[in-house]
Amino acid sequence: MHVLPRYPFRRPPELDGLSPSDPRPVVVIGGGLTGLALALDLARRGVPVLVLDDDDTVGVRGLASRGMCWAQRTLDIFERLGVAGRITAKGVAWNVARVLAKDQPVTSYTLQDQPDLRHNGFANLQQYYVEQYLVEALQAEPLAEVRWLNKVEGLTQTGQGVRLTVGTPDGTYELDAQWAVACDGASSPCRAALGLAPVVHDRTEDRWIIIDIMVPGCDWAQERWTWLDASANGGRAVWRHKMADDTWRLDFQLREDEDAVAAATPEAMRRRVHALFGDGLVFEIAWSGVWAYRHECLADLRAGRVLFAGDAAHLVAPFGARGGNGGVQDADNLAWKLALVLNHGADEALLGSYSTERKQGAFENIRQARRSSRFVHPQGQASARLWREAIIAMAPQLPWAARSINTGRLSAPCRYTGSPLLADGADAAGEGAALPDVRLGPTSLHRLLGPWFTLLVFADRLPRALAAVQHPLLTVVLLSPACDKPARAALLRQLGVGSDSGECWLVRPDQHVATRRAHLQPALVPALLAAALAPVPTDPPTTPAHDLHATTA
Ligand SMILES: O=C(O)CCc1cccc(O)c1
Repeated sequence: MHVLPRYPFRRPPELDGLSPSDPRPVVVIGGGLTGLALALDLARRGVPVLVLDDDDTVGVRGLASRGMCWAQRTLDIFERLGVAGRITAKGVAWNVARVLAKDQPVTSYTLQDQPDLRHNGFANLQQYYVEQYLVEALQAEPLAEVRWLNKVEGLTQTGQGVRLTVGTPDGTYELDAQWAVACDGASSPCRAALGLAPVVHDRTEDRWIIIDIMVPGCDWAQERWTWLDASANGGRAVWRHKMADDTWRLDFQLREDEDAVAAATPEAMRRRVHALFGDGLVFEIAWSGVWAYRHECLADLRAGRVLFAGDAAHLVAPFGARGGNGGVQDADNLAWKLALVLNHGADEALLGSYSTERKQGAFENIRQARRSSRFVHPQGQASARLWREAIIAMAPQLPWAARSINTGRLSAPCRYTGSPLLADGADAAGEGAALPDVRLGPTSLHRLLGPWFTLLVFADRLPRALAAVQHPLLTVVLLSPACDKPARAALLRQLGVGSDSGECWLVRPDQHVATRRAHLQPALVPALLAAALAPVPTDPPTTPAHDLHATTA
């Protein structure tokens, strides 16, 4: 069995009165997936960052691994952060999902079978591996420091920043920061310290037990399987995913009246696994844990000089693997904004757009997970149950019925249509959306992007006036030279634009499209950049939209 790394405690200089006179630019509280991704992004963007973690390892002791299913967008972000290669090499790639109902195969579908894209489908890997790779990447960053066994015990806003009280095995010290980012998980002590509580959008009795099992040499398909109404699980659902190290993630839905403690005993877990796969299966239990269906989000992801990210900001049930992937997208959204505020004179109002955009992402995740949950487990809703029965019965014959089977719509990036950085709203197709990493011969679209904003010009020649546009945060990229015939076709398929169309796209540092124009007057570029940096007031939604037809796709 894999052994988690242990990181040493080093006595912080503050304990010996050697605190720096200036506040630290950013302190990240919590060295989990979101906090580590954020710290790495900040350091690579030139921001000194300190991560405080109350533990001395990744995951949670005992090989805990909640997140494990990394979406294409997340892999694109990890690519930018330099860790995607390790994740895909160790992880298990998959893009087929199969559904059984009452033990019979009903449908299967193939996700994102798009050779045009650099990362395809999903990569499954235990979260502790991803975190370990992020830690190792951070160790190579001169601007980053991770302090293990440093627990934030107090947090107060000081007006110009945040004062933290940090407990360590050697004693307690105080630390000032210009900005603190709380990535301290679903029960976020930082949230509590500021008297904040998330808004609860859904909470039901639906509970599931995760049983991660190691089955050496097992030849089950490298696919996502969902059993609906599985007889081996008392007529309830089960998911199966393959992860690294011959380990399989099994999620079993519990009966409403089931005692979760009794279900988590080794004997009960083994009985469950044997019931589904037969008594002959030889396996070891690597980890187990119970989760409950809960959807929450803070009203504002910014409170003064404290920002919230990952599960501390919003919580979504695992349907569609939207939790961990959402946390990485938070980091991706926040890092460039903090870096521009701290190092490049951007107005701190830019950080308000972090809250609006990522709340939109959280609400989209909640809406999708809610729909899936209602399909998988319609509870008391008679009409939803009838609809589900009909859909399942028709699915083997009717493709539209098969498509309506919703066992979890898998994580996809949010298009920031409600963004205050889109001055005129998302007018043109693609505005607000994440740019996919299209393969362009030996390179790819994302590799051509600059570190901050990029003006992508889809043309053979750069108009002279555009060539003269100079801005310290802007890279102008002429696309055509990077495109042979197949690359031109791929761009058209993926973006709906030809490499010689003359269109100009302004792409943000997080690869989301800020503006798309058929023809761009060079004189407008500074104004477009200014708009992408200065939020205009909008009315953000306060609840995830409710779906009348919750069981449909
Ligand atoms: O396949 C799905 O829809 C969810 C997979 C998943 C993701 C994260 C945790 C977990 O237990 C299952």
